[in-house]
Amino acid sequence: MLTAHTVADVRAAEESLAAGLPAGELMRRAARGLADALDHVPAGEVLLVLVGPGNNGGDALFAAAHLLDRGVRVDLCLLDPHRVHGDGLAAAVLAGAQIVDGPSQQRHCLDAMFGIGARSGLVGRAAEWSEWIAGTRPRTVAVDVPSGVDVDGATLPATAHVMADATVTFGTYKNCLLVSPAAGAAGWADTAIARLVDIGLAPHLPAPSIEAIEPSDGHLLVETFDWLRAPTSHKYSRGVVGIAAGSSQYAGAAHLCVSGALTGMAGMVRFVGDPELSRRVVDRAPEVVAGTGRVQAWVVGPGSGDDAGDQLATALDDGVALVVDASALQHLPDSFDVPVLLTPHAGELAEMLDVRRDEVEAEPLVHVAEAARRWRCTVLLKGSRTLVATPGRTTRVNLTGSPWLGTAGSGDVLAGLAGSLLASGADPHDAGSLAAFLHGAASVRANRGGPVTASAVAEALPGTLAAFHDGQLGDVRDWRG
Ligand SMILES: NC(=O)C1=CN([C@@H]2O[C@H](COP(=O)(O)OP(=O)(O)OC[C@H]3O[C@@H](n4cnc5c(N)ncnc54)[C@H](OP(=O)(O)O)[C@@H]3O)[C@@H](O)[C@H]2O)[C@@H](O)CC1
Ligand SMILES: Nc1ncnc2c1ncn2[C@@H]1O[C@H](COP(=O)(O)OP(=O)(O)O)[C@@H](O)[C@H]1O
Repeated sequence: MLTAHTVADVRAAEESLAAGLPAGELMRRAARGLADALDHVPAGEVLLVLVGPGNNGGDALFAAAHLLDRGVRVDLCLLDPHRVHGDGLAAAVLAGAQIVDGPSQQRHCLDAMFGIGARSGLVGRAAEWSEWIAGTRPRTVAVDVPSGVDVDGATLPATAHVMADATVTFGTYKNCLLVSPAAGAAGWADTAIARLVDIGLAPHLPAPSIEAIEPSDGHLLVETFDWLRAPTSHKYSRGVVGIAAGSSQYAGAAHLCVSGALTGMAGMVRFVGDPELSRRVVDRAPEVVAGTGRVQAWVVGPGSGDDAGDQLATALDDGVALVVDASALQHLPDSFDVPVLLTPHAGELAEMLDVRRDEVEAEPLVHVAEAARRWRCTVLLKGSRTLVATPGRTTRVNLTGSPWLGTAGSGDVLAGLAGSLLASGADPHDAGSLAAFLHGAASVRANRGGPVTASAVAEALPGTLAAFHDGQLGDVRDWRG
């Protein structure tokens, strides 16, 4: 798992680590790692360093000294010449850095104005410099976090903030580097995820504030699904998922939801719907069993019509786990006594919470947690960085996929896949986060760097599952759009 921690936890861990090290050692490690990560700046090129008043500026100044030794030329802009890391400035100037009044034509920039000591929002010269970056577009690397974003809340301020091309962070990820909308300011260049410099912090860190499944986490499958270790497993021990989806208006949703469920882990897929739709589903997918019967989990809502409320009530009567999606989300009871995974997008979550969609998009962490608390269940908020929140569990963010996944019907595939994982033995938190991970990964494998259809995502799921299981998934993030 890739993990992020809050500012308070990072500070406490740094204090504990620093207590056993010579003075200044942590900053030396951070600066060395930062300089190594700036290998795209060639010798002879000018790097503009925007230097803030705290240790974030200090990291950059010591890194600048390393870069000068490598032949890079360095211009320093000091936010406040009276408040600057003294030893760092001395090291950079001794190595040959020039102090300049403000940015001009530099093509490479290091944003070291503020790190985890930042308050959200830039004003004055810091705001002007962030506007220079936005207007001039030098290749900009942020140090630890992009200056001006809300580090723990992962929100963007109404006032200015830096938009970086990439971020180099220290010790552990911070929430703002993984979660939208702040993650967008940390940069999409290269791998889209900030580069992490190991400064020896890990043994001093507590439980994370955010976590993300990684391609190397295939062991989760065996840990989550007991039957994978049992050669004697059969279709009923693998679980049956029931699908109540589609309508005359959205017949395709039934097919797509079923295709997501079929390529998942369940031993059998049941479809419940009107006779004509059931016939068409079975025509396309002969392994589907139509009609009511015993299931281990239900998926209710994708493409459902006016009967979404009745379908949900019927599924709830069954007393098994369920995934509630799309129009069924508007018929939720006050609480559940079965394991439940709700899968809204921002617009649906806004309606559930009676707020505006832009409020959910501005503060997704707050809203997904509020819904999880209110319904005391797992809520998967779909988006470019899908979130999965459950009371008492660490919130997960999904880092696989690409913007091409935002295509009609892909949510129906996701709901079916999540239902099959739920039926097959995962709890809603694992089912939701594994489904989002596999769904995103399948979209990249289906057509890396290009468009995908929801059907193509479903078709890529079995191969994706196998590769994940075998530790062969590789890079399944594609944020170039
Ligand atoms: N601790 C360690 O051992 C290690 C730490 N490391 C590095 O240290 C960084 C944290 O350093 P830091 O604590 O000095 O805070 P930093 O982010 O540089 O700035 C705080 C200053 O900025 C000011 N300020 C903030 N926001 C503002 C705003 N919006 N607009 C205007 N001013 C604003 C704030 O002002 P004040 O609130 O005091 O008024 C304060 O003066 C961390 O991110 C990492 O890079 C690494 O070396 C590894 C070892
Ligand atoms: N910009 C994006 N980047 C990555 N994934 C995205 C993006 N936009 C949407 N998605 C994903 O695409 C899917 C869309 O689901 P949904 O909105 O329910 O669509 P539909 O109702 O058409 O099936 C979700 O899994 C969501 O996380």
